[in-house]
Amino acid sequence: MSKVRVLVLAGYGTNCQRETAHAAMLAGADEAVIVHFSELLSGEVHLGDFNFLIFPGGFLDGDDLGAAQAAALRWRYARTSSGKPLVDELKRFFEAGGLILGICNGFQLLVKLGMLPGTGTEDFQRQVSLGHNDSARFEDRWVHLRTDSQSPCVFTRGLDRMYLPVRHGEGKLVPRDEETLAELEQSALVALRYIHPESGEATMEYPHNPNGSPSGIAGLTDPSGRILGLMPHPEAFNHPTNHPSWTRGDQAPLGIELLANGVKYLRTQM
Ligand SMILES: NC(=O)CC[C@H](N)C(=O)O
Repeated sequence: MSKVRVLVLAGYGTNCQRETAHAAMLAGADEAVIVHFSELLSGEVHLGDFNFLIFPGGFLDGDDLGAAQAAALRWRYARTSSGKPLVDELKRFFEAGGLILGICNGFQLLVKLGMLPGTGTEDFQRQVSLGHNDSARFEDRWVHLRTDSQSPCVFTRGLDRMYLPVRHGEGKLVPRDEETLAELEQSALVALRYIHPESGEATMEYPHNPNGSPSGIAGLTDPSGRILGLMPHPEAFNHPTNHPSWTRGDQAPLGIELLANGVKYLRTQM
């Protein structure tokens, strides 16, 4: 594929698709189209015609049964109109070198489907989940973040500290067990952490850590680095005036830098 073609998947309660497609274009994509899940099922649209798939934020199925839980089952069991499992198309997309970004509700979907943190796509074993915030309420604020320079993640390359908005009720990472958490840390799959703004260190302190996620985990990648899921919304910081105190001259790297890294990576593969 000689172009960066982004598919932003919509439907069943996503609400950030337009802003996400806009951000993808600002990040340098050649094309960003919003596609309804049913268009993948009917075969009107094929994942294989794209190389960058984004699961945007929202309230899939009204967060019933837990955020993105029903959507994960839909992905796992849905069949296309030709009778083939849709999830096989997703596996092929990834195996062909495609990039996958899950933002907030999209991150919840990726972990509940078992694509993240990921041990390959053969079995989609769920290893972690994202549960209710410790505050037991929806958290809507900007947070300070730091990337892990050791992480294989292609999206966070060259980025250090970031400042992005979060808006979620279920952002606390819940590992299957302590070993899973230790493995995540050791393999540098924790691509992004909530940090204390003064110390710059990963924090559990509220409200800097908005949900009580262990080790300040805000985003995960897979061993290939081509999948990133994160609770903050990079697409919502797409212009300097989105920064809450831009009138005082405050600045931070735009969230679209994360998407731009994805676009740059794909160009190097062409
Ligand atoms: N902004 C979002 O995508 C929110 C995700 C999910 N509905 C939650 O509240 O946790």
